Amino acid sequence: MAITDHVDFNGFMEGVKRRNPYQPEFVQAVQEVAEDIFDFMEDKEEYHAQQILRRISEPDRVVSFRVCWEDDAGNIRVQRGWRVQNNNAIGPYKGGIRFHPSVTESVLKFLAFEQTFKNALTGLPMGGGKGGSNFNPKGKSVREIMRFCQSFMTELYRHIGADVDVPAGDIGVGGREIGFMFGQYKRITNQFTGVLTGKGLEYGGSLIRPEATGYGAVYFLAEMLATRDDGLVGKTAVVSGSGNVATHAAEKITQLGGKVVTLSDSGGFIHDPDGITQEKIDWVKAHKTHRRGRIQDYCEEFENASFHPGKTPWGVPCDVALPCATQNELLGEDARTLVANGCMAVSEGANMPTDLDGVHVFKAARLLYAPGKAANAGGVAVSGLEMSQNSERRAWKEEELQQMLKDIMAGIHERCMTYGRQDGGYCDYVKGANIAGFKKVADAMLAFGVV
Ligand SMILES: NC(=O)C1=CN([C@@H]2O[C@H](COP(=O)(O)OP(=O)(O)OC[C@H]3O[C@@H](n4cnc5c(N)ncnc54)[C@H](OP(=O)(O)O)[C@@H]3O)[C@@H](O)[C@H]2O)C=CC1
Ligand SMILES: O=C(O)CCC(=O)C(=O)O
Repeated sequence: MAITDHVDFNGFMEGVKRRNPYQPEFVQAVQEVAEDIFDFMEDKEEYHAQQILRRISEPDRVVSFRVCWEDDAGNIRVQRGWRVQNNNAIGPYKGGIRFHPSVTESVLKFLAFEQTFKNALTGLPMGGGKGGSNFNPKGKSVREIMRFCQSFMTELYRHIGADVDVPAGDIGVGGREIGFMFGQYKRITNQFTGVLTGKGLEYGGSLIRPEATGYGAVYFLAEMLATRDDGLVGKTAVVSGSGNVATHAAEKITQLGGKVVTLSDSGGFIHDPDGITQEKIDWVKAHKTHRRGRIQDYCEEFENASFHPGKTPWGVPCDVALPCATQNELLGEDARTLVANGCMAVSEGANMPTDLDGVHVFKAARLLYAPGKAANAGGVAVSGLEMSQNSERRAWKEEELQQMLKDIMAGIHERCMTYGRQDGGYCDYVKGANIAGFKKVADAMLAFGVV
């Protein structure tokens, strides 16, 4: 009898758990994909025979390294860094770098796994990877952050390259950190190449990259609403997070006529029933990015707003919800509350913000529910466009890039519809995204034989 891990879903998942002990986030991400792929593979003998799902759920490699740096008081500090190169079947590894104390190998393996399908969905030639460190940038001076970034790149540089692996930002890594890392790469290698994206405009960055993830998640939401002949005008939106993705999602919702009433950070959420206008969003951006402040300070600035310490915003009644902070921030109970309060659509700006229970609740309620790997792909898509511009040694105009982002998000929506459309016209976007992403990568892997 042929050896196959694909006898049944339970057998496959037992194997994933056995091979990845103490890696709950990675197991969760694989399960969410496998739940859909097993049905899809039912009559596709070649995928089974070639063990494609088994191979796709094993990263190509995981590089782990020591990062030493000196703090302002002269103490030597030691952190752990990783780069997970998950799959390069359709292009160079591509995906962000996260600096946060919660970073573990499991978190980066889940992110790199998701990134592989997300990047395939964009239609651009990018494989999947993710990296990061358990370094906590909060409370560090700019000099300490610079020294950490330089030390991180002093090891990372040997594993990346414009045609090998192209990192970018993620939680805790924005334009400033990319600048420090790009400068160190250039110094070590003496090469100016498009080895990182999210760069500053002065040295090869792309217009609209900072906005792209949040804007893209809202474009995807608008596509979903349009399937019900609806739009964002007059809709009340609950958004979590207050970083890059959350603030730009809030901005685009506001531009399209919706009213955002919440934002959050790891300390809790603020509720502003008057609506978080563009002026207030600009204040939040400056407060979080330049002043490195806390979201609760919003209430001292804007009357009628309230702060809810230690809580997530999912209990606030809304028409649409956008989780834009971090993984597993929206649990089954929260999903049930959103459904009970009449929420009609959820678009995930963050990666895997909804736990498996919550995913099942949204699917059962037939909500318009877009998983992160589809909804937040606008960021990496514009990163892909940054790579193209770097290769061409030119910079495209903002209008061109805005149009390309919109087209890419519409294309992702279409791909999800192709594989996710159910009886009665409902689209299971999770299924659609998983199958469309999987199929592209799997077919490329089949073409290479057993490698
Ligand atoms: N940047 C990008 O282009 C892309 C990002 N994403 C995903 O979007 C999400 C947000 O990323 P981004 O906006 O770039 O990151 P930022 O670092 O800019 O902001 C992160 C936000 O999430 C909050 N947060 C982080 N961890 C937690 C936690 N454990 N509990 C509650 N709140 C938390 C932060 O609060 P605090 O300030 O208190 O830490 C902050 O408000 C992540 O899931 C990321 O992977 C997805 C695609 C692309
Ligand atoms: O732009 C990129 O390469 C990274 C984006 C990212 O990390 C993500 O999509 O989660």
